[in-house]
Order: sequence, then structure tokens, then C-alpha cells
Amino acid sequence: MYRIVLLRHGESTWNQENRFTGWTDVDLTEKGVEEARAAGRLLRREGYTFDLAFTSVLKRANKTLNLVLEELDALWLPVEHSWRLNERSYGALQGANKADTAARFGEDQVLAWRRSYDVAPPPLAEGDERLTMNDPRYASLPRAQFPRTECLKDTVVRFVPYWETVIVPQILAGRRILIAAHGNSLRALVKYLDNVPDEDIVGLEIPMAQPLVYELDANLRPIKSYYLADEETIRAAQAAVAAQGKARS
Ligand SMILES: O=C(O)[C@@H](CO)OP(=O)(O)O
Repeated sequence: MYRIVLLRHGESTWNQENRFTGWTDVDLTEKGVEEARAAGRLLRREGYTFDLAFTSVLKRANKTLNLVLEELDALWLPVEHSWRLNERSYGALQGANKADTAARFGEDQVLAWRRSYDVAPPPLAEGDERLTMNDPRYASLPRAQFPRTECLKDTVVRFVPYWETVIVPQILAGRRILIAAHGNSLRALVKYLDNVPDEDIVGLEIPMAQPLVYELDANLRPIKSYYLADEETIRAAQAAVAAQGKARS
């Protein structure tokens, strides 16, 4: 049996402002820092240790990982960064307030943009400064492949090859793995691992900074998965994330 831990970053400045974030590289808030530290302390209390960590190239996930590692006294841990673990690109919605967007386009449309499997938000136009193609962190990403927007399916398509070719061999080699990423990149992985039907993925919310454990069999199929925090805490956190897409009444 193999055991891996998935972790979404703590609250970011744009989570706090309820803005679509995607590939925008915003920082953690003070609350997000504390959430990340609490996740680290929880992992430590439960006796978790790791050999290797994977994260995106966005600072909210990178900092969350470092804060967790600090709490585990494991800042020395090898860390692999990849854009393939980035949050889903929210395209032209990046920067917009979610409640305002729901008031303008309707909550159903916003739900489809946020949580459906194959509905992508409107794309970024050529020349839009949010297309950060020249950023050195994306040097390995061919310009033609730089996402102008992504639906969850697109995120699955870019994450799964990394899972299969980079992460899986490490798990099979017996390394204990921590993946610090984002709400929708982790939804993509969970969809793939649990084989969640396309129509059911709309109901899946990943709360912030809550360690999610997957126990995997020899073929890396899930035996079971669970959050370390109690069910009530997780349900409340999931409901709060879901509510971000409601228009303010
Ligand atoms: O804005 C985003 O990038 C994501 C994560 O914060 O939001 P949502 O939960 O709406 O997918």
C-alpha cells in the first residue's frame, strides 16, 4: 500500500477578495500563512513524514509547501516544481470578482465555468498582459501551448502525463510524496484517481490547506481517501468555497 498527501494552498489575497485567480501569481494572506502552518502541525501530530514534494510554479502553493515543511522540520526536502500543477487558467475571468460575475452572467453560468468538466471560461486575447508567456518559469512550455483558458478537462490533460511519468515512478520507488497545489489542479487529479464521472465532478470542492490522504494499491488505484481534519470542519470549508460563486443578495 502506498500513501500520498494532497494539499491545496492556504488563503490567497485573491481568495480573500473573491477574485478568479488561475495563473495569476498572488501571495498568501496572513490567514493563509496560518492555515498552511496549521496543516503542517496537523501532519506532524499525525506522524506524517515525506521524502519528496511536488508543487506548481505559483507562490501561493510554493509558500504553503514551505510553511508545511517548516512545521515538519523538513525544509531540506527535495521539491519538484512544474507548471503542470498550476491552478487551472481562468482565462479572461482572471481578476474578476466571482460574486459580481455571478450577478452579471448568472450563478448557473459561473457554476459551469467554475466546476463543470468541459466548459472553459472565455479565453485571454492575444496581447493581453495576463498571458505571461515570457515569464522564465514557463520557459519549458511551448508558446503555442500556453493556455489562454482551461476547462477542468484541459487541466486533467496537462496534469496526468506529469503524474504518470514523474510522480508515479517516485511513488513506486517507495518515496513518501506530498503534493502542494491548487483547488482545480487537485480536482483534476482526484477526478483521474477516483474515476469521477464528468457529471459528478461539479460537486467536488477541495478546501484550503486541508491535508487529503490517498491510500493506493500496487496499481496505484485508490483504496481509500480521507481528510485529516474532522468531517464537520471539511464540510464547512467546502461549503464556503462553493458559496464564492453566488451573487451577493
Ligand atoms: O480562482 C481560482 O483560481 C480558483 C481557486 O481559488 O477558484 P475557484 O474555486 O472558483 O475555482
